Amino acid sequence: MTDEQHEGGFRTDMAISVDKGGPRYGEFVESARLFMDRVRAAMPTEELVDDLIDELATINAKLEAVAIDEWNSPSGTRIDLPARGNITLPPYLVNRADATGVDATLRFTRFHLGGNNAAHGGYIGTAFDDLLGMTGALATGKVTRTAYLTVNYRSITPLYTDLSVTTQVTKVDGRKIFVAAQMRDGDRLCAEADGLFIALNPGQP
Ligand SMILES: CCCCCCCCCCCC(=O)SCCNC(=O)CCNC(=O)[C@H](O)C(C)(C)COP(=O)(O)OP(=O)(O)OC[C@H]1O[C@@H](n2cnc3c(N)ncnc32)[C@H](O)[C@@H]1OP(=O)(O)O
Repeated sequence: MTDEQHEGGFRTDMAISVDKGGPRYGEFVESARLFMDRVRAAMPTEELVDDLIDELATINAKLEAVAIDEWNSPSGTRIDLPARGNITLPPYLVNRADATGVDATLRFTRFHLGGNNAAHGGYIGTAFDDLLGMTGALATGKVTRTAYLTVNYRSITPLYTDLSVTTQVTKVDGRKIFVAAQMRDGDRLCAEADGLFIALNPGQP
């Protein structure tokens, strides 16, 4: 890690990669996502829980042996993968991205369940935060940080459905980037957001 990479609370440059973790890293991330879905849905026997704890201990030890700092990890930088290969984020695919906004397709799964087969509102906010952060970054060429994010939930957001997320830059005023976003199931508006993102100064903590 260089001082430059660690400048500020975030990277001041937008680190991207397409090869960190190798050609099957995306398949690895998808397997981890499927595992999270399976855990959320499981009603295991006591014996199976015992087995799984042992198997997971082996897997976790393998992963602990290759742990690396956030600045160099493939997670969050692999722009060729859904949500840049970051399992913290709901998986989305970017269809268009430029300085005016982003169009993405997003699919919530069992892991993101809130209740009654609908997505958890927190994950809807997470998706907006990341895609609006990306919008701010593309509008300015700088890393941006959320100052505020307001989410309005307009109708139920389903799981296992391709949702469209569209973002727009509404105003740029110096370091301030005002943005908006909508999440839709077909023509139906599920949620919308508006936010303010601040472009970080060099060296800003
Ligand atoms: C391809 C790869 C893509 C990669 C894409 C990656 C996307 C990742 C997105 C993740 C984004 C996150 O989750 S970020 C994590 C969540 N957010 C945070 O933790 C932020 C915590 N807060 C802060 O660090 C700070 O408050 C900041 C940075 C937001 C602002 O501090 P600052 O830099 O010192 O600026 P400051 O002078 O206070 O404010 C600058 C101007 O903004 C205004 N301002 C500041 N905050 C607010 C506010 N809440 N509401 C209204 N206005 C505000 C001020 O009045 C001022 O206006 P004026 O006087 O100039 O007119």
